Amino acid sequence: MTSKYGLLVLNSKNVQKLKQLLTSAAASLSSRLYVRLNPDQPRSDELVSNIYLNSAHFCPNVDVRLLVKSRLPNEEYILIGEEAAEDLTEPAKRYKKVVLGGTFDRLHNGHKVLLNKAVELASEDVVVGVTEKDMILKKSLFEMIEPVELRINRVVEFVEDISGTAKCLAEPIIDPFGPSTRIEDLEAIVVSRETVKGADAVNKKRGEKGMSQLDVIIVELVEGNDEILKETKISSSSRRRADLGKLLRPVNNVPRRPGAPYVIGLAGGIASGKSHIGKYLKEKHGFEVIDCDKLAHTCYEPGSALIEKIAKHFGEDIVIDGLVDRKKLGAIVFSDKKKLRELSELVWPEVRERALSIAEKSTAKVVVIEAAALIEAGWHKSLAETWSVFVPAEEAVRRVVERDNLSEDQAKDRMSSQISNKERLDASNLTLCSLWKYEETRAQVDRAVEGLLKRI
Ligand SMILES: CC(C)(COP(=O)(O)OP(=O)(O)OC[C@H]1O[C@@H](n2cnc3c(N)ncnc32)[C@H](O)[C@@H]1O)[C@@H](O)C(=O)NCCC(=O)NCCS
Ligand SMILES: Nc1ncnc2c1ncn2[C@@H]1O[C@H](COP(=O)(O)OP(=O)(O)OP(=O)(O)O)[C@@H](O)[C@H]1O
Repeated sequence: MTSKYGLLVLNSKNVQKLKQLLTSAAASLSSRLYVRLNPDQPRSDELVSNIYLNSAHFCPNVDVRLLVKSRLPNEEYILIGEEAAEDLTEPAKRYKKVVLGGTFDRLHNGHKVLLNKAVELASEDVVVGVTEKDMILKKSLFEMIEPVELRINRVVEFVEDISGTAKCLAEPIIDPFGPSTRIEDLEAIVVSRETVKGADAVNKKRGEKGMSQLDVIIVELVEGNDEILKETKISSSSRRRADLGKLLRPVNNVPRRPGAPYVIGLAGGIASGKSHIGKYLKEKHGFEVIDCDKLAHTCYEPGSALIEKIAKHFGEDIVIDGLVDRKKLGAIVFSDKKKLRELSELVWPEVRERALSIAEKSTAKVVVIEAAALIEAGWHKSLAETWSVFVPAEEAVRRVVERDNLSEDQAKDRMSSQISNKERLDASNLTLCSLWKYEETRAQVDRAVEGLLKRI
C-alpha cells in the first residue's frame, strides 16, 4: 500500500542505512518524503549532499525534502523506518537575508542542496532570482523549460515548506544580477562550485554601487550522468531530455466511433525529422501515416475545387488549361508572406478534409497526420493529440543547407514563415527531438508509442 507523504528521521545510527531507507520510501510513497535530522545527527554539507544524491538514485520519483525547521510536516504522513522524531530547537541562523539565483527548471536534487543551504543560513528572507527570456535561450532544449511563474512557485513552495521562519522572495531575472545588486541589506549569496564566478560578479557590481560585500557560500555539485548531453551533474537539461517522448500535456477528449482509429498529429519545422519519424512509425509500429505534403499535391489535380478557388483569388491567368501554373504561383507567394498565408488558407481545408477521409477509412489502430504546418493550421485542436519534433534553429538551417543545397539566408527565410519551436511545443502534447543519433530519435518514438498504446 502506498501513502502520499512520509517522514524519515535520521539519527547517528540509522544514517548508515540511508540507501535502504530511501529504497523503502520509494516502495511505499507516491509523492513526497520529508527527512529530518534528530539532535544526535549533526547536519553537515556532506550529509545534505549525500541525502539528495542517494535520493536521486534510490527514490528518483519521490520529492525528497530535508527539513530545516523544528516543526513536523503539516500533512498526514507515514514513518519510514522505526525512528520517531525527537523534539528539536530551531537552529541558530548566521544571516538575516540570503540570495541565490538559477533557472530551477524541473526542480531537482542539485537545486535542493542549494536551497537547503540558503534556508539553513537565513533567518528572515531567502531571496531568489529565477531566470527568464534571454537568460535561458542558450540552454539545451530551452524550448521545453517550464514557464517562469511555475518555476518561481515551485521554489517558493519548497523553501517555505522546509524552512521554519524564513520567507522566500522570488522574482524573474533577465540578467545575472537581479535582486542581488538591488537589495542593500543582503548578507550572503549561495552558489555551487560552477557558479562561483557569478557570485564574484555580483560582489564586484555591489562594490561599484557602494553596497556591502556578500559572503559567498559554496555547495559542491551533486553528481549525475547523462552520456548523450555529456553532463556529469544532476541537471535540468538532462531532465528535459528524459521528458522527450513522454506525454507532457493531457490529450484532447475527441469522440471516436467504436473501432475507428485513434488519430494523432505529427508536426515539426523544416528538416526537423518528421519524415524519418513518420517512416519509423509506419514500418516499426504499423501506424498509418498520412504525409500532408504529398497530399497537398493531389489537391491540384485538374478539375479540383481548389483550382477554382485559386483562380478566383490569385487571378484567372494562374490557371492554364485547367492546371495551376506553379511557377507563377510560387513567384507570387514566396516573395510575399501575406499571399503565402492566403494560399495556405485555401489549401489547408482541402488537405485536412482529404486526410480525415483517409483516416476514417483506415484499418490501422493509429493514424498519424504528418504536416509541417499542422499547428499553424489549427488542426491540433480537433485531434486527439499532437506530437511535435524539433531541432534547434541552427541545426535546422545546417540541415536545409546540406540537404536542399540552399544558402544560409535562404534556409533562414524558409524557416521564418513557420512558427517557432517554442510555439509548436507549447501547443503539443508530446515532444521529440532529432538532434542526436537516429537510435536516440527512435528510442524517443518507442517511448512515445508505448505510452500511447497504454492510453488508447
Ligand atoms: C546566472 C545564474 C543565476 C543562472 O542560473 P543557471 O541557469 O545556472 O540555473 P540552474 O537552474 O541550472 O542552477 C541553479 C543553481 O543550482 C546549481 N546547480 C545546478 N545543478 C546542480 C547540482 N547538480 N548540484 C549542485 N548545484 C547545482 C547551479 O550551479 C546554480 O547555482 C547562475 O548560474 C549564477 O551565475 N549564479 C550566481 C550569481 C547569482 O546568483 N545571480 C543571481 C542572483 S539573484
Ligand atoms: N537523429 C535524427 N533523426 C531524424 N533525422 C535526422 C537525424 N539526424 C539527422 N537527421 C536528418 O535530418 C534531415 C531532415 O529529416 P526529415 O527529412 O525526416 O525532416 P522533415 O521534417 O520531414 O523535413 P521537411 O519538412 O523539410 O521535408 C534529414 O536529412 C535527416 O537525415
